[in-house]
Amino acid sequence: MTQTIFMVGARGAGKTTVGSALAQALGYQFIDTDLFMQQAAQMSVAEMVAQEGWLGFRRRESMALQEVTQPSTLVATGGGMILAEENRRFMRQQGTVIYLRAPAAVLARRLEEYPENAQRPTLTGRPIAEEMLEVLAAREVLYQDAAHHVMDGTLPLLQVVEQILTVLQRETVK
Ligand SMILES: Nc1ncnc2c1ncn2[C@@H]1O[C@H](COP(=O)(O)OP(=O)(O)OP(=O)(O)O)[C@@H](O)[C@H]1O
Ligand SMILES: O=C(O)C1=C[C@@H](O)[C@@H](O)[C@H](O)C1
Ligand SMILES: [Mg+2]
Repeated sequence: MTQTIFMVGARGAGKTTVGSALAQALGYQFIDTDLFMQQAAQMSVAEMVAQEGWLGFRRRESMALQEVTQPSTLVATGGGMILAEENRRFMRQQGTVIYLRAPAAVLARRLEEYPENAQRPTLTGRPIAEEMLEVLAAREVLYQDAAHHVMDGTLPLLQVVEQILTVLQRETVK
């Protein structure tokens, strides 16, 4: 198996954490678009947004997606990667897309515990629990549209990884 795997989902869903463990289990290279962009630009997400607005950040993000997509690579995307139709189509065509799904309350709890504000500047200016409700209401359909597989991101880390491995194995024997 060499197809690129893309993790999509909201902030705090576990794309980076689960993605990194899954890449290790598969012997895949791991790339996180948020980290890749921050290293390339030598700026945090918050700095990019302050200088160029969300539009500038989204442009950079779409370019990063194209740059990092290679065989035997797992790409953990940023929570808003699915906003552009072009990105959703690209990921679906280039590989297998996994949507890590979790309710707003779980996401908000994780983000309150590990805010990482430099990578996660506010999207709406609202308190985090309200923001996640609003973001999921607007994006759920887009995550679903991008995804080949929807996985439960609320399970303990190792269980999420195992369930994704099972789904990928089923895909390769088809
Ligand atoms: N299945 C899980 N169970 C418990 N905690 C988790 C799980 N997945 C992730 N976490 C925790 O939630 C926090 C956010 O996870 P992570 O950074 O992987 O999310 P993300 O989807 O990459 O978010 P972003 O879109 O901001 O990059 C981390 O501190 C991580 O340890
Ligand atoms: O949900 C979002 O729109 C974002 C999620 C993060 O991964 C970063 O890509 C950035 O903070 C934007
Ligand atoms: Mg991440």
